[in-house]
Amino acid sequence: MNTHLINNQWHTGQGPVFNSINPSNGEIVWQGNGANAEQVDSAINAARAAQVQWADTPIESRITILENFVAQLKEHSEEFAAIIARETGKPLWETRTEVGAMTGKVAISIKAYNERTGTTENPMPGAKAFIRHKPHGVVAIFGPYNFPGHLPNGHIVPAILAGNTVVFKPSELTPHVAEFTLSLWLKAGLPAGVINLVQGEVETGKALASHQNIDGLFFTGSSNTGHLLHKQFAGHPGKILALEMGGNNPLIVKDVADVSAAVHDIIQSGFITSGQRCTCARRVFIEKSLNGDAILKKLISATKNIVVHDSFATDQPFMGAMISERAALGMVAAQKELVESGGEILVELKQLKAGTGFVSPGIIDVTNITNMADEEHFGPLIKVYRYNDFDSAIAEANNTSFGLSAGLLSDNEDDYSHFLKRIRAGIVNWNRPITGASSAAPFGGIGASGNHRASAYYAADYCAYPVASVESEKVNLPQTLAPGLVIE
Ligand SMILES: NC(=O)C1=CN([C@@H]2O[C@H](COP(=O)(O)OP(=O)(O)OC[C@H]3O[C@@H](n4cnc5c(N)ncnc54)[C@H](O)[C@@H]3O)[C@@H](O)[C@H]2O)C=CC1
Ligand SMILES: O=C(O)CCC(=O)N[C@@H](CCC(=O)O)C(=O)O
Repeated sequence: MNTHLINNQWHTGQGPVFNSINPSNGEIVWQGNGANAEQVDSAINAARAAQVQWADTPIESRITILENFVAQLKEHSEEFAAIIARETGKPLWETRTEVGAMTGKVAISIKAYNERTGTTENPMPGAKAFIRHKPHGVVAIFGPYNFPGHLPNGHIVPAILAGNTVVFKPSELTPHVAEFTLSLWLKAGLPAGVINLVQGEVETGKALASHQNIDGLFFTGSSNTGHLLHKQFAGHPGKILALEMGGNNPLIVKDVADVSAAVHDIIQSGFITSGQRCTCARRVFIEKSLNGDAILKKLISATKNIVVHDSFATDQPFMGAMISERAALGMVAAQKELVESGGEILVELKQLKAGTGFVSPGIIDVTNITNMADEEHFGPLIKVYRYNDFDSAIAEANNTSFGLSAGLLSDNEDDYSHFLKRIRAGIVNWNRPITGASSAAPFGGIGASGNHRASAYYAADYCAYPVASVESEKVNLPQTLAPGLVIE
C-alpha cells in the first residue's frame, strides 16, 4: 500500500489503521495504517537531509520540476478529478475545477515568488545594497478535506519553489487524494526528500506539529485545531506559523433590482461545495422591505430546487454529498439547536439517505435568536437575519471573532464604500459571490480566521525570509573618518 512517502520510498504505516469512505455510498475507497512517531521523525530527517541541496539547486531547475508536475496534472486530470470526487462526494464538474486550480497554481506562484520575494539591488556610495530571500528550511504542511488537492498544493508549491523541503500531513478523510498527488510529483522527477508524505489521524498530526526539528508549519483547517497549534507554537518565535482557518462569513443584501441575480449570488455563496468552503456565507442579512421579501421568497424556492446528487451523475448536480455521514448529521443537529434557541426553519436541511453524506440545503431565520453562538457551521445551512437599518446590519455582521470573507449585494455604490470602510474581513466583495477567491490575490482572514499570514498570492511571503545585505568587493577606508577616530 502506497501510504507514506519518505525519501521517495513508499512505506506502509506502523500506526493505527484508518479508512477513507466514499460519502456518496459508504464504500471504503482507501485503507491504510497511519504513520507512528518514528515514521514522522524519519520523514522530517529525510526533509532535513535534502534541504540544503534543494535550496542550492538553481531556481530554473526547481521550476522545471514544478512545470513537470503541471504536465502530470494535465495528463492525469480526469483520473485525478474522479479520485477527488470519490473521496469527498463533490460533483465531478467541481473536482475538475479543483485540478484546474492546482495546475494554475504553479505559474502564479512563480510570478509571486519573483515579485514578492525576488532579489533587488540598489546602488549606494562605495557599495551595493541587496534584498534577497532565503527558505526557512523544513516545513510541515497540514491540509483540510474540502479541497484536498488544491489547498495543500497552495502551500506546497510556493514552499518548495522557495527552497524549503516539506513534510505533508493531509486530512485523514482524504488519504487517496494525497497519495495520488505524491505519485504525480514522483513522475515529475521530484528529488528524494523534497516532499515527504505522512498520513494518519490526530496522533500523526500531533507528532509532526510538536516535532522540534521543523522550522515552520503551514496549516489550512479548522479554527479549533489552528488555535491549538498557535498555543503550541507560543514561545517559539524562531518558527514560522501560517494559519488559514474558518469563518462565520456575512453577506448583506440591500436594494437589488435584479432579484434573480441576488438569489444566484446568495446560493453560490452559501451552498457551493455543500457549504463546505471556508469562504461560504453563513449569515445572510436581508432588509425588511418589499425588495428583501421578494429576494427571500425567490431564495426559498430556488433552494428547494437545488439538485443534490451523486458526484458522477450524468446530469450533474449543484451539490454532492458532504464529506461524511457524521458531518451531515452534525448539520442536522446544528439546525435543531438553532430551532430550540428560537430559529424558524424556512427550508429544512435534511439528511437525504442514511449511511451517506447527502443533505438538502437549508435556510433558517435566526432574527429572533438572542445570544447567538459565534460558530462556523461547515455545511449548507444559511442563517437569515432580517434587518431594518444598514448600519445595524453591518454591526451585526462584524459581531464575530472571525473575519475571513464578507460581501454586499447592492445596486448603490455609496452603500459599498460605506460597507468596505466598516466591515472587518480579509476578503470583501461587492455584487459577487463571496466564495471562489482568486489564487492571484492574497487569501486570508483576520481574527479567529488567521494569523496575518495570508495565503494564495501572498504565500510567497511566509515561505521565505528577507536578508538585507550591504556589499563591497573590497574593504575601503572612508575618506572622512568619524570624529574621534584616528587610524594611522
Ligand atoms: N481559511 C482557509 O483557507 C480554509 C479553511 N478551512 C477550514 O477547514 C475546516 C475544515 O477542514 P478540516 O479538515 O475539518 O480541519 P481540521 O482542523 O479538522 O484538520 C486539518 C488538519 O489538521 C490535522 N489535525 C487535527 N487535529 C490536530 C491536532 N490536534 N494537532 C495536529 N494536527 C491536527 C488534521 O488531521 C488535518 O490534517 C473548516 O473549519 C474550514 O473553514 C478550509 C479550507 C480553507
Ligand atoms: O488558495 C487559493 O489559491 C485561492 C483561494 C481559494 O481557492 N479559495 C476557495 C476555496 C477556499 C475554501 O476552501 O473554502 C474559495 O474561496 O472558494
